[in-house]
Amino acid sequence: MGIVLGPNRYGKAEIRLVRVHRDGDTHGLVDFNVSIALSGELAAAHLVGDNSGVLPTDTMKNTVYAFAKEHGVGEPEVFALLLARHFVGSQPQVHGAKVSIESFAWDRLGPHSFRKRGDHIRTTVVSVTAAGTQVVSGVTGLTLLNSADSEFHGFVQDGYTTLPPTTDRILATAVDARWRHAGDDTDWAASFEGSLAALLEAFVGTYSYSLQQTLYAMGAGVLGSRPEVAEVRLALPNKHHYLADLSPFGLDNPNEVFIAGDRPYGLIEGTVARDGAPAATAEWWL
Ligand SMILES: O=c1[nH]c(=O)c2[nH]c(=O)[nH]c2[nH]1
Repeated sequence: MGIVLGPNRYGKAEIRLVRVHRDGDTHGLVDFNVSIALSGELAAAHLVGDNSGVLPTDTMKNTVYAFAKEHGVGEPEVFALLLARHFVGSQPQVHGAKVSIESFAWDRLGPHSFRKRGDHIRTTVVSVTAAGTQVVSGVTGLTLLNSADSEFHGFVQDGYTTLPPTTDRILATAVDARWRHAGDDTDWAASFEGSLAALLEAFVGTYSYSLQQTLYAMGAGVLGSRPEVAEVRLALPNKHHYLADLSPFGLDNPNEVFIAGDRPYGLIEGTVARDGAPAATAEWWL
């Protein structure tokens, strides 16, 4: 039986970039975590130690910082597209580039003072390949909770089922959502803000009989309001809240005191796509 090299890629992971844009006394701040993965005709490095096609990962890191100075840094999608196109365009042996960016938001406190937002992280994954350019935007760690309008009953009962059906529970999750754009040119800031707003509106506005139902509503909400988005994928951990049993203390507990569970947690994952949307040109699930 022969041994063959399978799919491979390489790059620099988690390049931490902070860019200050100086406009007189008023500064702008961009805070990114950039990861790069290149693929192409790179078998010789693995098979015979021939590095003649290997752009060092150190060079990739340097390119990020140099581009940040030369081009400035605005929307993460734009910066990721710039980098991905650069690597594919400048290195003939490189046929594919995947640039992923986590973008950390800082809220302004003053002209040159900022406070890091402890909330969700904005994400971007740009893939430039022979099949095309694909832009995926997203959000991770967006923690949401509904203290009403959530029920869960009517589920399968087998010999191991102990979960009581409920018509009133807490529904909480930390949203990990990605959405694939149909094209590679849009108003990225408006698209992100609009998609985020649609996710929140669906979470708040859906009377939920399961997190699965809420997931679909959130995906459909993005597709319904953002024509530039072709497909939405969501991973929603069910952050269980267990009703505390206060009966030993002679106290009733009409859904007021909960134990916040840690693990295990339910994990609900799904894709919501627009009928007839262009196919993905690169793998992009989480
Ligand atoms: O919204 C839910 N979906 C499930 O599939 C499930 N399973 C479970 O135990 N609790 C829940 N909640």
